[in-house]
Amino acid sequence: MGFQLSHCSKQKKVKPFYGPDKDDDNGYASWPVKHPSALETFDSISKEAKGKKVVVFLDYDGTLSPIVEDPDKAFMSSEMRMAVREVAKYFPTSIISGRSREKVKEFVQVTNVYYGGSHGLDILAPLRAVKSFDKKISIEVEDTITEIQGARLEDNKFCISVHYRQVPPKDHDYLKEKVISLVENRPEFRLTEGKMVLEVRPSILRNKGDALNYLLDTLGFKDAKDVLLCTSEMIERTKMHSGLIHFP
Ligand SMILES: O=P(O)(O)OC[C@H]1O[C@H](O[C@H]2O[C@H](CO)[C@@H](O)[C@H](O)[C@H]2O)[C@H](O)[C@@H](O)[C@@H]1O
Repeated sequence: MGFQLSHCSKQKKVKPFYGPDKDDDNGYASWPVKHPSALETFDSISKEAKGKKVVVFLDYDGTLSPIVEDPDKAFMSSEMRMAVREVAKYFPTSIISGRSREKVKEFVQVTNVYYGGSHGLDILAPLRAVKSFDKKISIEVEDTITEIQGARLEDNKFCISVHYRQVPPKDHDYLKEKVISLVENRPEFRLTEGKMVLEVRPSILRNKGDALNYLLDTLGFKDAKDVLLCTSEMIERTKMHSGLIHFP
């Protein structure tokens, strides 16, 4: 987890956010250098936090749970659960995930946090603009990937994920081509890529960064000058970079 001051006059003191680098695989190697872990820079965070309201935003997969082969088994440890519960006692805490809000809530099982699902499309009440996600695309994707060994579809309610972690590497490009071909001429959808996952989302422009702003507003911190934002890595990344796949 990194940290960042929000709308704040002291912004120059804090490391700016950088999008992923071109020089390595999505910038993963150089990321920790530019965004030191909150645990390793605890003293400077404590200093920054003096006199401010701390607001925490976290991802689920890869942050609160380890990345595992089977997305249905990405369980959180009880130590992590206790830690989240404890943090949320003191600071308003939100968990924003690409998964459905119900599923992430079921995994986390903590009541004193705010949940945002489907990459922020579903925060407590779904956005009116996204009445429903056209399930026809799920059926088409499912039918298309069924022949690809190890490929699986996860229904996240307002978006879908096509997992290829368990697909033999030789078939990755084939799978991507197939999914791209289903989405590329349909302006109602957009395609993003995560960790061994393709995500078909409605084309409405909303991501975890928007969800963060919405929750800040809901919490009454929209124009506050004295907020220290503590966010996890994927939320920082999506504030700037959506992982959007551009069609050729
Ligand atoms: O943006 P996120 O909230 O991080 O959601 C991205 C995807 O996260 C989950 O998949 C990832 O974790 C799985 C379990 O560890 C792993 O098997 C998979 O390879 C990762 O991509 C989630 O299952 C997806 O629906 C999200 O799209």
